[in-house]
Amino acid sequence: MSNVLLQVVNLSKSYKDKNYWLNRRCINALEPLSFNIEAHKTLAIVGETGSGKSTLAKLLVGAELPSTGHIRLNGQTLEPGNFKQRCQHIRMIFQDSGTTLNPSLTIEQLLDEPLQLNTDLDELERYQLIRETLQKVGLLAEHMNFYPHMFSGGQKQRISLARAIILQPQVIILDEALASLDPSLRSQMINLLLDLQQQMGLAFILISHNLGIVRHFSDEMMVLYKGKVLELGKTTDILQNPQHKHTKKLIMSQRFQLLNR
Ligand SMILES: Nc1ncnc2c1ncn2[C@@H]1O[C@H](COP(=O)(O)OP(=O)(O)OP(=O)(O)O)[C@@H](O)[C@H]1O
Repeated sequence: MSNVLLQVVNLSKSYKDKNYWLNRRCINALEPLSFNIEAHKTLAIVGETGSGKSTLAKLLVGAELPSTGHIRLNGQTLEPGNFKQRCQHIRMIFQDSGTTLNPSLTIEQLLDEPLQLNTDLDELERYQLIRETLQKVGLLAEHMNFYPHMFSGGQKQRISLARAIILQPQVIILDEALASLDPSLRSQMINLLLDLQQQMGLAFILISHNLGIVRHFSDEMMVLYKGKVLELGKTTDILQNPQHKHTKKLIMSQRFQLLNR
C-alpha cells in the first residue's frame, strides 16, 4: 500500500476572458490534471511563463476555486471554502516572502499570529512551540525579540519557513522560494528543507524555473505547457530522456545550469 498523502483529481481552472465581448470566451489556465504525492517526497512543477504553475499553486492552497475536480489529503476531500482546514495542512512560501514580513512585529509576534488564529494552545504552549520552531530552522530562541529588519535575506527566508511549519502542515508549496538566494545560501536552505522533510514527513511541491534545483531537490517532476501536462514522472528519467519537444527545449535552454551542478 503506497503512502499517498495528497491526491489531486481532475483539477482544472478556466477564467472568463475580460478582453472578449460579453465575456463569453474562457481562458483555460489549467486543463484537468491528476497526480499523487507521498509523504517525504518532492514534486517539481516546471514550465514556461503562463503554463499554469501559479494557477495550480493557488488551487492547492485554496486561494482560487477550481472549475472542476477536487483535492484529497490523507483520503479526505478538502472543502473548497474551508480555509482553516486548508491553511493548517497546506502552506506556501513565495520567492520574496522574507520581505513581506510585517516590519512592526517581533519574530515572536509574527510566529504567534498563525497559532492564535488556528490553535487553542495557551500562551506558554505557544511560546514553547515558537522557541522550538526557531531552533528547527536554525535560528536562536533569543531571536524572538528581534524585528525582521535585523535579519539578512537568508535569515528572513528561515523566518518565513518557521511561519510555514509552525502549524505542522503536511504539504509545503515552494513558489520560486529559492530563486532570490545566492548559490551558497540556496544550498543551505535546500539542506534545511530536506532535513525538515525527513523529520516531519513533509511533502514539497517545488515550483521552479531552475532545472539544476529541480534535479537536486525533487523526486518527481511535472512539465506544464499552456495549461496541459506534457510529462509527469521521475525527475531523473524526464531529465535524461525527455519525451516531448517542449521539455527538450526547456532542458536545452538550461543545459548550463544542469552542467554546473
Ligand atoms: N486571474 C486571472 N484572470 C484571467 N486569466 C488568468 C488569471 N490568472 C492567470 N490567468 C491566465 O492563466 C494562464 C496561466 O497563468 P499562470 O500565472 O498560472 O502561469 P505561470 O506558469 O505561473 O506563469 P509564471 O511563470 O509567469 O508565473 C495564463 O494564460 C494567464 O494569463
